[in-house]
Amino acid sequence: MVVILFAIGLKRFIDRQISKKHRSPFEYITLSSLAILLALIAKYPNRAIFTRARPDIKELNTDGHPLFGNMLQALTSKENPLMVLNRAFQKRGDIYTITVPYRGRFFLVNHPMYIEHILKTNFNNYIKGSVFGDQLRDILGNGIFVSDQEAWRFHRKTASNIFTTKMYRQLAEGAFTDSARDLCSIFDRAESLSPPQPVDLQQLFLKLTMDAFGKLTFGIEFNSLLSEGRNEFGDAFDFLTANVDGRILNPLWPIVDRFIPGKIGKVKRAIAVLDRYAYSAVNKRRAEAPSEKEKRPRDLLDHFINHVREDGSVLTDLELRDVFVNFMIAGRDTTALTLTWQFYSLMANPRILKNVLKELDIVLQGSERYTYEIMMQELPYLKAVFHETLRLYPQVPRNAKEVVDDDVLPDGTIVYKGDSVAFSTWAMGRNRGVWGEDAEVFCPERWLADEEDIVVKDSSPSSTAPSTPQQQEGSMKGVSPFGKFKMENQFKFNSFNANPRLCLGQTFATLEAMVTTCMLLQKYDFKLVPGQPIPEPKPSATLPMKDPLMTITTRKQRHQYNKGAVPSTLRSGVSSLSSSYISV
Ligand code: HEM
Repeated sequence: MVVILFAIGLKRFIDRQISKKHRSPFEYITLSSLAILLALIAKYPNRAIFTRARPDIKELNTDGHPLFGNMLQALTSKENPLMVLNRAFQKRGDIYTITVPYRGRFFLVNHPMYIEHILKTNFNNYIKGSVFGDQLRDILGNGIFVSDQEAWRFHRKTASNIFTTKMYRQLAEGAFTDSARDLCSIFDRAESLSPPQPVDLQQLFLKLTMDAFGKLTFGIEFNSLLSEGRNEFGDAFDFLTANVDGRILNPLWPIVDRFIPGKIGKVKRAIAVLDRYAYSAVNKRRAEAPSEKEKRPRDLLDHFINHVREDGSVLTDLELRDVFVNFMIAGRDTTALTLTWQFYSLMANPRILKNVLKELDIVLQGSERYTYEIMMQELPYLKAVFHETLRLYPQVPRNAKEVVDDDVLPDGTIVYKGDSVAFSTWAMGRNRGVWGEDAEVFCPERWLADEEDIVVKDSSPSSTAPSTPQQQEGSMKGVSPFGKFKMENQFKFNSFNANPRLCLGQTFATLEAMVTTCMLLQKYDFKLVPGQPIPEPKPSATLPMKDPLMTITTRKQRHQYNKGAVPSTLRSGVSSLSSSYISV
């Protein structure tokens, strides 16, 4: 209708102009603008302005509007972008392209061979660049997530100093066990109310990982888990990560964020909250007395604050602020949201939950031996559940790289300098061509080694590992009856990205999630509050659930905490749970 009215108006205007002998300057300007617009429309009839025509890959192109390309379709869609992407891949195959003004041409790919090419084989040619940087610079500054080349290498090298096996050993039975215990005290409180109250697992897991990560890496005591209500730092983070989603295919986001009612000032205020926490941690650390420093282990902030560059300079407060924000986003959201989807998946799949409980009973035998070695090596089924959760609910569900120089993708498609190659770990986890016909089914068994694998690997006479799941059952006390965990190729399972930009916190996150899950499942029964909708992801840079995950937690009779036990963070000098733990 609008187009018809516009065409009628345009025709009248042109007729009038043709019959006129003299024109005003305004009419001259209007006429020439119109001529330019028509010429541009003729040049870019179905793609974004200033993008290159690609007749050579006609079958991969997605027709869009003149000049705007596919931007309007993306911005006006009410559907979650992840569902749209998934459907598009199912319809179009493992590669197709779209165009967006200012951002250029995107190649959307959905197969491990492309991932290997851009994340490893030709790594230097696929950078974060402006695709990522522009949208995130105001939040992440120049931190590890938005940096490339030398700047990235510096962040990665400095940060990797803290991710050591020694640290993991301490964390497993120390900080991670303590924070899981704090969560138990909240479940107990909710259950002791009359009537017992459900808890929102998503909010609680976010508080748990924020408290643990803040304390361990920057010495910040958020104590959010033990405080009622929401937390301003967490809320600011949640708002910013959700807001980033709206920026991805919208080159007008700076205007939207600054001038659209309802948005004005919100981004600025949320960033100010992050800044306040960051600078306060940095100032506190700079003012710390040497004697205090000696009393505690070196953390992430120490490594960055003490770094001296070749020219003798040290990191500024602004640079340290960027370190803080980048690592908090890595350490808080990802693990917490994986735990949330994992607990949902367990509650929705009683058979799988039963298997996990069986494994915990056999391996841990009611104890709290949450050691690094047991978590990483002796609980294959639980580890499989964690990885299956990440396969279907990856915490960085979409990613994109900018092409530095013209290149050829593994299927022969040419990409040009300035194009972007984007992939969705969410969609790839659901790709039947990659994961099989049951790709969309939550099935931890796909992560367990086949019997033949186990026999081959463990055939040495000295091996204490079981030969087959059947042989183990009942015969090897303390050994999981589920055989061995088998890690997938990192390009097929890229929920932790891949080398050389493999997630630095992979082991950290796996350990934290497993310790927390072990303790909670040993002590509580979990049930979804009846009538809850099936959880959907909320559009965001990570993968939160749209609605709270309301859950009824009930203390198991076999393992009974001393009701009213003081949470570990408030107890002084009580390092072992034994004082508040009664077996009945
Ligand atoms: C289940 C939990 C986690 C998942 C699924 C996850 C996933 C990822 C992914 C996909 C990337 C690549 C993102 C990109 O392209 O920039 C990444 C990078 C990174 N992650 Fe994680 N992560 C998790 C937990 C953590 C934790 C707990 C930490 C910190 C202790 C951490 C630290 C990092 C860092 C520093 C990078 C940047 C690596 C680089 O660019 O070289 N992650 N992570």
